[in-house]
Amino acid sequence: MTTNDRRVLVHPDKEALAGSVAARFITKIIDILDEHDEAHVVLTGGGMGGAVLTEIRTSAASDTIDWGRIHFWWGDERFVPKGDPDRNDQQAFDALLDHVPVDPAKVHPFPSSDEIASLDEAAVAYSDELAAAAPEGATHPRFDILFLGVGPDGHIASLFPGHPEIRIKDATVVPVRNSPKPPPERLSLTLPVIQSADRVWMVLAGSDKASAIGLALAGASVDEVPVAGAEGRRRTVFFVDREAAAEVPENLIAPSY
Ligand SMILES: O=C1O[C@H](COP(=O)(O)O)[C@@H](O)[C@H](O)[C@H]1O
Repeated sequence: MTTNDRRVLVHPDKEALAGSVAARFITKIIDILDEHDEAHVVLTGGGMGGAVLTEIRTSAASDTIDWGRIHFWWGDERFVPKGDPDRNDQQAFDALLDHVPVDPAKVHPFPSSDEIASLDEAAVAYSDELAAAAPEGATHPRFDILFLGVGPDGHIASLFPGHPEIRIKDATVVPVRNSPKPPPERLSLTLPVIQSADRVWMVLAGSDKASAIGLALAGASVDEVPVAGAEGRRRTVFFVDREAAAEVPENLIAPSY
């Protein structure tokens, strides 16, 4: 069912969840590329983010995607050197992007700590890159699908509960210092940019995520539970496994997927 247009789709376990999200991505991106010359997809880090990308790569239907017409962006990044296994982009390269015929000019990783002087400059550089790909008058592209992982504390991208970045509305990208989850220095899209995406797809598994999604759907404040503010313009979906769904009210769970 839906809650403020937010759908909750429950899957038996992590493997079924990753496979289902991958299949939906392939179907949806083909539809989007039927309608538009290019698509813009925002990737996430986290355990399920990588699992979904691996499932996309290993799907037989992966060959049916015109990869060279898709722009890939990231919702957040850890400000560490290029190639560091802590980087969300490295996970995506390993799981998918190094294995499919993407157009390198359309892959947009955040700057790494070894290629730019400071975290602040990195935030400005990524804002500029977003602006360069934006339609006239906009600050960033129209994102067709924006993936998000969700931390046990309810964080999305690198917007953490009680931290000032979750309230920033006048920027597309923020530098994040003192992240409660290591590494401490990060870069993140802001909440208004996340909310401007056509589709926000959250993928979360495990009992440690149950309270975050339960609180978000119960109307917790965005400041305390950032995932409560994660909504897309057209569609907002929580793809979850049974353990993560433990605190979702029964009447909000879609009967099948
Ligand atoms: O630090 C991060 O954490 C979240 C969630 O990660 P998970 O392993 O608990 O699923 C992730 O979405 C985000 O992109 C990342 O930088």
